[in-house]
Order: sequence, then structure tokens, then C-alpha cells
Amino acid sequence: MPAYKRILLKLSGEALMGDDAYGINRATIVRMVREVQEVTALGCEVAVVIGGGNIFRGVAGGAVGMDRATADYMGMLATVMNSLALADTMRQEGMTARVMSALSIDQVVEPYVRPKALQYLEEGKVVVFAGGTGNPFFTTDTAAALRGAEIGAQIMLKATKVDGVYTADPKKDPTATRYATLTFDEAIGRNLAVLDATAFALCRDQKLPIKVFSIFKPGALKRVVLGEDEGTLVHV
Ligand SMILES: Nc1ncnc2c1ncn2[C@@H]1O[C@H](COP(=O)(O)OP(=O)(O)OP(=O)(O)O)[C@@H](O)[C@H]1O
Ligand SMILES: O=c1ccn([C@@H]2O[C@H](COP(=O)(O)O)[C@@H](O)[C@H]2O)c(=O)[nH]1
Repeated sequence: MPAYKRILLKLSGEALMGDDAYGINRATIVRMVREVQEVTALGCEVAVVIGGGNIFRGVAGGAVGMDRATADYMGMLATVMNSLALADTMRQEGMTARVMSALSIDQVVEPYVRPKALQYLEEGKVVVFAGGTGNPFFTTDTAAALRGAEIGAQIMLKATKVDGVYTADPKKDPTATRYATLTFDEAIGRNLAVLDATAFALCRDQKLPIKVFSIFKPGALKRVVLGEDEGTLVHV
């Protein structure tokens, strides 16, 4: 039995590169989709937000010298590309997925309409929310928190490149240690940058817990959904 009826899963865009330098690695996206399929098979309703870090970030090197808002819109378009790739891979794996975008690109993708998203979830379809929040100066972590709250998800799951929340960035500080649990106020107060502060604050205010775990660990998503000990829980 899944521990949650409905989840919002935030997938790392950057992880989609696999061992490549850029873009979408085929084997990696298929592996991610199969992990999602495992939890839909448990009867869990799944909504997904995927980042754009494998293609473009408004604050990264490729955007140097650009107007920030323009660069951010490019980043949001990158998330639309990743979302389309994800939904197409789901289709190939026998799943039914719908992409809904916060940015209006009618020829390419359906617009985000909350009641329609809720209907899809109730029908057992996976909903992929594309285009972030639709606003510059935000991130897909904040989009995940926002959509998670809107759809009444019981938890936001951040599947990322590290296996939890650490006392400092474990990629920069090898002495950092992992928390099993911590509060939103601790995460914000200690400037723990595994999610941005806006996302932490929104989840705190909406009482939407977050689980951070590794996207690279086979079976980790299923273990989280089954309520087993995996990653770090951030709570009120
Ligand atoms: N205190 C911390 N604990 C854990 N990770 C941290 C911490 N501080 C910084 N990080 C870094 O945050 C990263 C995860 O956040 P980020 O949103 O950038 O990645 P992502 O999940 O790949 O997102 P995207 O979808 O944008 O590509 C980790 O890879 C880790 O290096
Ligand atoms: O609501 C949003 C979401 C994202 N962006 C821009 O897209 C890129 C990619 O998203 P990541 O969360 O970093 O994967 C981000 O760097 C922003 O430039 C945005 O503007 N608004």
C-alpha cells in the first residue's frame, strides 16, 4: 500500500543528461520513467515537475550578459522540452501522461487548467506540469511547491543528485552530514540550498512536507512512496 494517495514529484533536469555533457540521455530518461511507473502501479496518483538544468538556466553561464527575464523564459521553455520528452517516453513505456504548460504554446502543449489537471489525476493519468510557474525569477522547485499545493498533494518528492539534505552542499564540503529529518525553519535559517528558499517557504506555509532523495538510487522512489526510510524529510 502506498503511504500517499497523491504525490508531486520534482525530477532533476540536470540528472537527465546522464553521463552526457548536455541534453537528454535516452537510457536515463527511460530509467526515470520506469521508476515512476512502479509507483503508479501501486495506485498512487502522480504529478511531475521536471527542471531544465540539462538545457538552460536563467542564472547559468550560457545566460551571461542576457536580460535576466529573457533568460528565465528560455529556462522555462527548456522545461517544456523536458516535459514533452518525459511524457513521450511514458507513452512508449505504456503509460498515459498529459503535459500542461504554465506558458501558452497552444500548438505544442495543453495549457495548465487546474480542474482539468485534477480530472486527469483522478483518471490515473500522470500529469507533467511544464513551463515552471510561468514567471521569471522563480525555479521549478517553486513550481513544484505551487502545483503540489494546488492539487492537494500529500507530499512533494524532490528526486535529485544527492541522497538527502546535508548540513552543507555535499558536492563542495565532504565533511557535510545528512539529516534524517529537519524543519522548514531549520532549512531556511541555515540557508540549505538543496531547494530555493521560496519553495521551502511555500511548502512550510501550505504544510506540504518535502522528501529529498537520490534520483540515481534504483528503487528509491518506490521506497519513499511506500513510506520506508529513505532520504530526508523536511516538515513543519
Ligand atoms: N545543504 C545541502 N544538502 C544537499 N544538497 C545541497 C545542499 N546545498 C546545496 N546542495 C546542492 O543542491 C543540488 C540540488 O539542487 P538543484 O535544484 O540545483 O538540482 P536539481 O535537482 O538537479 O535541479 P534542476 O531540476 O534544476 O536541474 C544538489 O545537487 C546539491 O549539490
Ligand atoms: O517558474 C520558473 C521556473 C523556471 N524558470 C527558469 O527556468 C530555469 C530552469 O529551471 P530549474 O528550476 O533551474 O531547473 C531556471 O533556471 C529559470 O531560469 C523560471 O524563470 N521560472
